[in-house]
Amino acid sequence: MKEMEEVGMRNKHIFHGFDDSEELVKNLCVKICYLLKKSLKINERASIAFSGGSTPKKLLQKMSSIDIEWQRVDVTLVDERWVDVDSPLSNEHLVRENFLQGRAQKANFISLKNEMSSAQKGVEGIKKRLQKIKKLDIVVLGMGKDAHTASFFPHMSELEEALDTKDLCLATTANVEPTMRLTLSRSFLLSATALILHIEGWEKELIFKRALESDDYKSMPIISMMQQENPILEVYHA
Ligand SMILES: O=C1O[C@H](COP(=O)(O)O)[C@@H](O)[C@H](O)[C@H]1O
Repeated sequence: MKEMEEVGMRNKHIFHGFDDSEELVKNLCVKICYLLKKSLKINERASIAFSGGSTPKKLLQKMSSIDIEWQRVDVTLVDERWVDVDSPLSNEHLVRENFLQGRAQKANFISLKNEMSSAQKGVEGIKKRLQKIKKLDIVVLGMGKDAHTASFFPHMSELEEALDTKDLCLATTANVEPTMRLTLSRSFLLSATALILHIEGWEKELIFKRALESDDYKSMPIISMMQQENPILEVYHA
């Protein structure tokens, strides 16, 4: 295993580099497991928010077999695409198929989707559900090749609101399909004790390196999660 650590340039981060996806998943799983167990020692419940998209599939599968007290863990998503939860495009679908199986099916999953016809109409109901989580222990972010993270998309009209609001979540509009989104707000994401960014492939590494040297968070919303020291962004890359 090659694990490389480097501490951030202009925007803040800690970088963990791995030779391949398997090594990354193994190490990230150990880290998440350690953090959840640590939280469960001092709190009644622990919490984690996973990302959707294609990258987290293997991580979710590995996490599902971890032996911890899942019945004491609240699990949610960083963001959701406002589509039917049975759709293969749904982030909840990904979590149900790959994580809420085996040992992890005992976890309490908090869905970011309800029966309302739009994310805009559904958002108040989702806020109420999320209030059960007092504070997030772990957030695992992803990043698209357009440098979006969660559902903070480049130049979207709700970007400033997503970055400034004290609300737990909001409806946003992606510039790719499916466009209707529900995302946790920056302030809720930054309430996490551990903030992790999981990215794979050389293209995303290049994009991340560009983000390190830039202040243009409107073009590269990932930057909005790299400007604080607490929690510092820990990047897992293979
Ligand atoms: O749309 C989304 O995309 C990002 C990145 O996904 P990936 O397929 O490039 O891994 C993801 O982090 C986010 O949760 C999701 O809604």
